[in-house]
Amino acid sequence: MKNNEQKYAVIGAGSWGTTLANLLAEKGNPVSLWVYEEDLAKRMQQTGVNDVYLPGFTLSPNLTYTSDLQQAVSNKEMLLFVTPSQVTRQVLQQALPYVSTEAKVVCASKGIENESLMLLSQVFEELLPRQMHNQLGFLSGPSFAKEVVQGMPTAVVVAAHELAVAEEIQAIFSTDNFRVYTHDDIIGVELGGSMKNVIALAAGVVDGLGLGHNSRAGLITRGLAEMTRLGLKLGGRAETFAGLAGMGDLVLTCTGDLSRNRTVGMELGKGRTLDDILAGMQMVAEGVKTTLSAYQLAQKLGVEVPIIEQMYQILYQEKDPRQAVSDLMLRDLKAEAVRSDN
Ligand SMILES: NC(=O)C1=CN([C@@H]2O[C@H](COP(=O)(O)OP(=O)(O)OC[C@H]3O[C@@H](n4cnc5c(N)ncnc54)[C@H](O)[C@@H]3O)[C@@H](O)[C@H]2O)C=CC1
Ligand SMILES: O=C(CO)COP(=O)(O)O
Repeated sequence: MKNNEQKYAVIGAGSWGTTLANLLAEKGNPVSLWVYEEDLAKRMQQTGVNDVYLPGFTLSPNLTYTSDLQQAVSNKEMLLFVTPSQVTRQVLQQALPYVSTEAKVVCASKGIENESLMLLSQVFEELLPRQMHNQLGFLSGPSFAKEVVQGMPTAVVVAAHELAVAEEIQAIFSTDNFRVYTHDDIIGVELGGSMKNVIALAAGVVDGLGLGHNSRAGLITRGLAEMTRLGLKLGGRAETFAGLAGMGDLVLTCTGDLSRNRTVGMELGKGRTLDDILAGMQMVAEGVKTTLSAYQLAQKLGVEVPIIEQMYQILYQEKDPRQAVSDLMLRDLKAEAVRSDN
């Protein structure tokens, strides 16, 4: 299959990028998958298996692999970026000179940049020319890669400025087992996907401490209130947080054993240090860095986010997880509300 027949490229061959590239390829599309690690790209070309990030699955023969970004992105109708959020800016910057201005550009990463505290939609809109902003889409929702690659029924959402663009992206990705909904609240969809990772870390801590089902349910619910409050302040809509990219992904990640973020939280709850946990992980637990961004963003905007604040102190100030839980429980008694700062 020749490269010039390829309409689609996927940038990032972690577990999610590989899964989505495979989904497009299984629909009959020749797809170029950009692999950061040169040696992995070569092995994938030979074996059709991503033995680092998605071992055990033989990928579609419609996929080709390259670590040459120019080759991957040139002359494509749709580019899907799925790199860890902290490197997305630099990968996009490198790719940009070769991206067709006609291309639809979709991002499926979940995170908030450190230092700039920008959502990835803001990063894309800063770097892409103005006329391409309406061609952007943001894919999010409850979707463990391992279940999607096995064809388990999954529902996700894609947000874009224009409904017609969201619908085009919906059509590109939908399959019998991968149901894509459209949305117009980019900020809400993105923030839901990013913030749920922080709450999943906290849910893992609670599980690692063995604190039972009541505490986890309470944490998920109050976590959703924090996500919503911050989202409203940034211009998102409350109902978005009740949807797939909000509550849907929050429930999945706070309860599912496949979550890397929840796993990191559990290990913290069991008493391991963050450095020790991360040293043993090849995959990304986005919530670790997003916690820092979310905490700083909330401070800057004057939004009260007690769970995120405790998670920040556990991760970055070596706070004892048990003390963090106790401090949350002993806060001033409140009325249950989402919109006010409590
Ligand atoms: N794995 C999943 O089930 C899902 C992941 N996501 C999101 O997708 C994004 C990517 O995550 P995964 O595919 O899970 O990654 P992963 O954890 O499976 O793999 C890490 C990826 O980062 C790449 N990488 C590391 N350093 C890099 C650098 N300096 N420049 C470019 N690439 C670099 C590696 O090549 C690899 O592709 C994250 O934002 C994640 O939150 C979203 C939905 C589901
Ligand atoms: O975003 C995800 C599922 O929707 C994946 O979650 P983890 O990154 O915690 O594994």
